Amino acid sequence: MSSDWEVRISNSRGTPYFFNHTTKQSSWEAPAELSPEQVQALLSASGAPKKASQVRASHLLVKHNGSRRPSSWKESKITRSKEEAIEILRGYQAQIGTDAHKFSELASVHSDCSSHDQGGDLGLFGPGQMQKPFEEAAYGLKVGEISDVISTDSGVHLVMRTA
Ligand SMILES: Cn1nc(-c2ccccc2)cc1C(=O)N[C@H](Cc1nc2ccccc2[nH]1)C(=O)O
Repeated sequence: MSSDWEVRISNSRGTPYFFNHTTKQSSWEAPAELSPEQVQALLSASGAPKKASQVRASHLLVKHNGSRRPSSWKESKITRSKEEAIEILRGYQAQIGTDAHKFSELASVHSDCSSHDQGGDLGLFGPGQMQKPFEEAAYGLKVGEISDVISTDSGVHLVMRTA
């Protein structure tokens, strides 16, 4: 019965799992017999931390000669060093401050990501979809906040969380 299930927190992983106290079954995934509302109620009752399922973010990317794909809509062969890329990005960071409109304006002109033509907007994404440093930066921001310079295999970025 669905009422036999409870959520416990794994000691080793620190993450929630589902335990049936009648059958003694356990599962990392929510049992199919539970409705989304029942799953949410069990998770809330367990005190498991809520992670936003998806976030939306924009970014301004400056690639360098060590980038995974050292070319972009602007330059067919990007040869600047990572240090030079950071210096360039710091210049944009100083112009942007905390101004979201300025962020999108500069991203549309200067970002080496193909999302430049959307003002750097990447749309909604969930855990596991973006490179880890980018995901951690985006999830660590409040809506409207702009990150400091972060680095991924693609280059160096400023990230702005928008939802
Ligand atoms: C992840 N992604 N979304 C778009 C995108 C989204 C909306 C509209 C147009 C393009 C482009 C990309 C992408 O990977 N672009 C790469 C550069 C890049 N690398 C990233 C790593 C993390 C997040 C965004 C990133 N963008 C490229 O153009 O070489």
